[in-house]
Amino acid sequence: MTQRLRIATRKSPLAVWQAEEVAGRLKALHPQLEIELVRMSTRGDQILDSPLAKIGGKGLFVKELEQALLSGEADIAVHSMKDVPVEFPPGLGLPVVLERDSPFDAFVSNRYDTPADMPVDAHVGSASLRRQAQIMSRFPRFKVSPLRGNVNTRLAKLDAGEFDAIILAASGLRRLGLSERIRSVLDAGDSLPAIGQGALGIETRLDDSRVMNLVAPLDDADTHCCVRAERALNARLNGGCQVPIAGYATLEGGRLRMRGLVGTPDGTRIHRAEADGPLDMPEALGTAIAENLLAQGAGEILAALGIEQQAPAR
Ligand SMILES: NCc1[nH]cc(CCC(=O)O)c1CC(=O)O
Repeated sequence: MTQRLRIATRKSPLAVWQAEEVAGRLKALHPQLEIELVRMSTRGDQILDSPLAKIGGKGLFVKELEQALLSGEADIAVHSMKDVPVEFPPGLGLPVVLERDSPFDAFVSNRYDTPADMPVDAHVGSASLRRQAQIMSRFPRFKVSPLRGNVNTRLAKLDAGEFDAIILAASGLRRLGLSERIRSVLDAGDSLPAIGQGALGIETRLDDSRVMNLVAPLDDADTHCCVRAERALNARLNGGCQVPIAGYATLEGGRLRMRGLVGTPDGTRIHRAEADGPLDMPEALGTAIAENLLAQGAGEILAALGIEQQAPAR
């Protein structure tokens, strides 16, 4: 009997590329598998006129896909890990994290090679409070304005002259064949990435062992471990991708090393923490980074943005 697998995906070109990438890898592993893409629109795709931070709510880009899994309209959902909330609806889980692409942010401009080359009052487009906080902390006189829409829409606004530069994920540009638009890559010191940035994940029904077995070989244990540490930071801070929180873990010499950051959107306050820990306790490392940031006062920044905090553990 031929086996079928339906992949739920958002309709944006980047999301479709990502779903097709997973489909291609599954097809290579299971040549007999018939794979179908189920293209869906999410609330995050529909509401384009207000900043994401204002719309609020986590999982703006994943909820409809999760509903399709629960109703049986699709078997797996492919997500950018950056967009996936730390908690899943009952019955769903994320057993697979694929090998990470570049986790870094890219500086994109038609006139300048780096942020430092721009005039002191340059105009930058980004809807990410995380990117805004970090660039404003280095260049306090820059003006940052919201910029939403899919990657091509954002590039079109740059090309129309609305901004001197914009900041996008390097991985998204590469996936769309737009690497030549990257003027420079912002390293972890200049723009610490979002939790999960550059990694793809596969969400499934936890009780569907047929599907679980089909997708399991796509998991990359190293990336999965790093992303677990990063997501523990978000879990402890009650954050999502719409808040000025950054977290990036790597494997170094058989240990996990992680950096975290919380900042005010205007960049006047930035708290940083860095630590390492054993590979078998990634969540403990992410939680420790979160506690360190809270002890520095990060809770105040998040509370001012409407993100409630539990008291720091003693
Ligand atoms: N918030 C949208 C989004 N979600 C994931 C990516 C990039 C791909 C990735 O992080 O894997 C992007 C675009 C961007 O931030 O420029």
